[in-house]
Amino acid sequence: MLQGPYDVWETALANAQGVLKLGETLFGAPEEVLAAGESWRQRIRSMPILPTNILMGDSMLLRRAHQVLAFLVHFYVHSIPTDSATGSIVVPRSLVAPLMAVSEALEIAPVLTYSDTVLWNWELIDPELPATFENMRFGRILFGGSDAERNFYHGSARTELVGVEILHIIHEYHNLPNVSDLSSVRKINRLLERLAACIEDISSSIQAMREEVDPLAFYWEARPWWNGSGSGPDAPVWIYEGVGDTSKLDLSGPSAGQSSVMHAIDLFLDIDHKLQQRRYPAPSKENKRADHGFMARMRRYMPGKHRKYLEWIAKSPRPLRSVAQDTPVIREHYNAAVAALKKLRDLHIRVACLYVVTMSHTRPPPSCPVAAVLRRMEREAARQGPATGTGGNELSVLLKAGRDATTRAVLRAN
Ligand code: HEM
Repeated sequence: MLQGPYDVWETALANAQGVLKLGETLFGAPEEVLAAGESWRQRIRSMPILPTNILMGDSMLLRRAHQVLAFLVHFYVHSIPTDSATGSIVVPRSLVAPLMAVSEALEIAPVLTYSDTVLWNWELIDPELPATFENMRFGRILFGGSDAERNFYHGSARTELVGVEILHIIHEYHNLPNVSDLSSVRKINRLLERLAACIEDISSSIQAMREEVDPLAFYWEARPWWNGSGSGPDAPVWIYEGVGDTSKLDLSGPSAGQSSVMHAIDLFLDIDHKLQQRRYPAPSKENKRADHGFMARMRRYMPGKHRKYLEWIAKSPRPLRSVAQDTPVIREHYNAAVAALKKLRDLHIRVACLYVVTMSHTRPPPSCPVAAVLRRMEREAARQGPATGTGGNELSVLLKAGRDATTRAVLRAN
């Protein structure tokens, strides 16, 4: 927790969940609910602009400041009753100025990110015991606080912990004395078997989320809080008060596409999301019209240190795929790891389509106020075009392009 002058941020956050509701559910809400929300937002607007120099140099404080401020920004924007939200929403300077400063220090986007909702969003159940998955409580900060929201963070974190083993694998590979003698080749094959097992573990985790995260609550109650600026054709654009040109900022909100673990696997196996290599089978028409910059853009939502690690893998002096290409006994193990990743992406497409595309054709759950339900359904019905993901990309085209780019990494005999 931040202390001293920053208590004012922590207090605003502590009050937010009890007071604020999603703006799109507020149509026809009682006057006192609307007034309580407006009074919370008024207090945010009149907060002092706090200097951040005391936080600089302490990465734990910087992370907490980013997390608290980014949650406050999303609480602020998404609690505004939809009827009063016009084409743009001004995010007040009291949040923007310190958020910009801490984001610059962490080299991360000035908006809610996967780091805020998952990587940094836990606490120890028993502080005396070590940080094992069993001793960690996820979803320390929540928006609506539904089980779907908490379990989504929890399930995503489970996949991140598999990342520890993946980091070891990448490290061990780069520490091998060479990639050609028999002993090293055997080790590479064992590393690739371990990598395939890790990827299967991530698949099992995603599969388990099907049981743990209720799709209706995910779509209607949790996901709207995560939306960033201009997240759909009729969604308002955010203006960061005091920042010259907000449209130049990365403000699309959190996505598991920002998971450094998934990017590390992709880079280690050399998955060509940007379609820069000539590989087989050639990209389909749909693949070609996907957003090829998505994964690269998502890296800007990671802390700078994660991004630098990924850049290091990308510049590996011994690129694994080339090594496998040149060494037939490694090729089969490399292909098995790629096949596991392709399977993961197949499963992920099914899950993401169920949670987003299918749910976009459903009615909100009974917990939503009736009037608000009708309003939102009218809007959904009026909306044209396919379901979109973070930043407004066309969801199924994007995810299938990622899956097909994975398939194209498979090596064939020379
Ligand atoms: C209920 C579970 C999940 C749902 C509904 C879901 C949904 C989505 C959606 C809608 C996208 C499109 C981009 C966006 O909107 O941000 C996406 C992308 C992505 N998600 Fe998930 N996701 C889930 C779980 C996970 C987990 C646990 C991971 C692993 C950390 C993950 C990794 C990714 C990655 C890496 C992308 C970028 C596209 C790709 O690599 O294929 N997702 N997800």
